[in-house]
Amino acid sequence: MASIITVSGLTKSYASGHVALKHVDLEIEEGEIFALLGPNGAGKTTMISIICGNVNPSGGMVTVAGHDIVQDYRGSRSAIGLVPQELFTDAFERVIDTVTFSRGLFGKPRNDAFIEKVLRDLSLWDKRHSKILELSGGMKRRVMIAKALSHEPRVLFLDEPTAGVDVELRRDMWQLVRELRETGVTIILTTHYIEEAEEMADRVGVINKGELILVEEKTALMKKLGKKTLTIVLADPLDTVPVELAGWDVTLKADGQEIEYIFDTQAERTGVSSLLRTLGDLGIAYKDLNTQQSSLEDIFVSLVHQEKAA
Ligand SMILES: Nc1ncnc2c1ncn2[C@@H]1O[C@H](COP(=O)(O)OP(=O)(O)OP(=O)(O)O)[C@@H](O)[C@H]1O
Repeated sequence: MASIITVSGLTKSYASGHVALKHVDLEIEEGEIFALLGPNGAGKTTMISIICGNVNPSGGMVTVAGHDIVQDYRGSRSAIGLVPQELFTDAFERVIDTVTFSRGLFGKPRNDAFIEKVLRDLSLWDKRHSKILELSGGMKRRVMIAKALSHEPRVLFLDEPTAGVDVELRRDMWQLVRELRETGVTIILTTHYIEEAEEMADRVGVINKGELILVEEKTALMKKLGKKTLTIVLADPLDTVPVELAGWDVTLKADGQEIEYIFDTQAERTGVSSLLRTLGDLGIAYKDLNTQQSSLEDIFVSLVHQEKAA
């Protein structure tokens, strides 16, 4: 598939001296959903802002739909729709006016049929005459997306589309993004949430401290990330791990009061039920069980280690 965005050797040092991006190379393919995953301050917004022409790069090159973002800013910017992190819009404007106006900002001729399609696709058509301040939070987000799509961009950036949004609204947003992709728009979103990348993305890039440490197909990445820890709280403490448990990756914790087992959630057999059965056979009683997903932080640490080792 052809690339629609090419980022090469991109660096950014802010005036404060802070280096927010370190020599980032990335190709985004036309028609894909790409998730940029990273903790706070990793450099996600900086990267998007540079590609969209809102922040100047310190070095490197970016092209969008064949247009250099510096030499041909207008060409590249007109290929992009941006939904920023902060929701801001003209509270007293009516939905249809604000979306029509956004299209005009890009010098595109008026096209009522297209604006109607965008509003219908986003389930905003019935609300087209409402003032923005009268809408729910979820609808305001949709208006931001409609504005970003109003000039028919080929690429849509969503900067943390579901930050601070409840679970139901998050699912709606995921569905919406998938539907938008069906219309042929390439989508790049930033997120802190692994599950968001898991739900939506075709490929995932992990950024940490300004470095793009990994870019992978989502399915391959989820295999790496799919580790869980099972904690078995014992009725009576153990001194050592019984030899019969040698086949499982277990360790004793909390002065022998807990057994911790790390397993791969994607494996055909996780080993959880056979482990519990074996404990039963050995007469080892337990009073509680809980499982925990590896935290994003753990995953980053382990990815960074893996990168260094490689
Ligand atoms: N205008 C600026 N001047 C100086 N430093 C900045 C500026 N903007 C961002 N930074 C710093 O650059 C780093 C990357 O910030 P950025 O907003 O790109 O991260 P992010 O990955 O989007 O984080 P978040 O998930 O919190 O939005 C941070 O350490 C931030 O403090």
